[in-house]
Amino acid sequence: MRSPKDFFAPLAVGAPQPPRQIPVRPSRMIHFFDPGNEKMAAKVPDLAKKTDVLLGNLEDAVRADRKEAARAGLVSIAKATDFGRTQLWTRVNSLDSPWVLDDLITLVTEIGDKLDVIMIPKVEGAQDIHYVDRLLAQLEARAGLTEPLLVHAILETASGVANVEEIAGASPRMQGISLGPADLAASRRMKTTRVGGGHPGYLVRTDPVGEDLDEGRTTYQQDLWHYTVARMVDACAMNGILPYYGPFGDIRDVVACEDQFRNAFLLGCVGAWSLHPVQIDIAKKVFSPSPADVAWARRVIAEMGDGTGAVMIDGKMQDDASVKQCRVVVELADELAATDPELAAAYDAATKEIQS
Ligand SMILES: CC(=O)SCCNC(=O)CCNC(=O)[C@H](O)C(C)(C)COP(=O)(O)OP(=O)(O)OC[C@H]1O[C@@H](n2cnc3c(N)ncnc32)[C@H](O)[C@@H]1OP(=O)(O)O
Ligand SMILES: O=CC(=O)O
Ligand SMILES: [Mg+2]
Repeated sequence: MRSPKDFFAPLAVGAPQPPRQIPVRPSRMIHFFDPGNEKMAAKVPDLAKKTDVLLGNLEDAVRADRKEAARAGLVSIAKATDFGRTQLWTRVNSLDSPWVLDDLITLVTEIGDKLDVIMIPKVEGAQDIHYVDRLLAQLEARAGLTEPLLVHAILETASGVANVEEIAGASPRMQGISLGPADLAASRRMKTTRVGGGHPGYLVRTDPVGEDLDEGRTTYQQDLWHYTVARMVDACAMNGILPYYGPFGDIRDVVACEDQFRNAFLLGCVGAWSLHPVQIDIAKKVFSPSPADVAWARRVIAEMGDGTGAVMIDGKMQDDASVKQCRVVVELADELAATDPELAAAYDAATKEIQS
């Protein structure tokens, strides 16, 4: 553990100063693409116009014999593309793999100035982040980078979940954490075979009404990920970094995908992964507060004046704590609206309507 006094000191001579705050930029969807897949790579310039984050994936879902092609593809795409306001992230291979050292050396050296965030899979504890932290500082210094790269951890091992608080606070570079439900299920020896989402067998049943144990007993499917997402959100919030839901693998089931994303949004996540173009708009819709919620929150803030005391609005009690919640919604809405004129107009229209 570094001393608090040294926490923000660069870990290599000549490396840029680590960040004191994580920059607030829209990241409702982290859109995954395989940079070695020509069809997907060809779509990157267009996708950059409608995604908050584009992530060149080098890890799982890229075949072992395509790892080098994916890495080289990402270098060329990053050099050739104008990403505008869209962030460019990468997911490198896991720290025990034969590829990760070359991933980090190549990417930081060749395109360190274009990358915003490096996602590290299968993080087990703070020691993994410390390793990456020092290596990045050495590589940044050698490449002459002036901005520090940020680090994002995937929460996808049982030991990662047990250590999530120390992972979130392991380095000033920590930007956020994503839930990785597929690897996490395997690591925990859960008996599922899906990539995220629910399972019909994980349920609760109402009590029997009489002697017949089958008669009239409704079942309710439960959320397999509630505990982990909630714990991840708390770990991120207490360290000033951002939590994300990860992948939803049933691409066809856009309805359940929206539900899973919305649960994560309501619990505090700022975004989710999109694995297929069809999931981009789902994430954009879900992770932008609704115009009705924004209008209501603005009204509560306005009617609460200095934000203290208690008032009744439409039969509902509001006080200091509800104003704080409303500020969270309005601050997010304002941040998103600043780069999205359509959203800004929808928020203003709903606010006018509620005032009239
Ligand atoms: C557990 C985890 O680690 S999750 C993260 C790792 N997984 C990934 O990154 C998966 C990323 N996504 C994919 O590989 C693909 O979407 C698949 C394999 C799931 C489906 O691919 P396809 O069978 O080609 O889907 P589909 O036919 O619907 O694709 C339609 C078009 O969208 C393109 N497309 C599909 N996914 C993407 C994507 N993520 N980014 C850009 N373009 C895409 C296809 O190339 C295809 O292009 P075309 O119209 O020019 O032929
Ligand atoms: O990498 C993601 C996962 O769910 O595993
Ligand atoms: Mg994984």
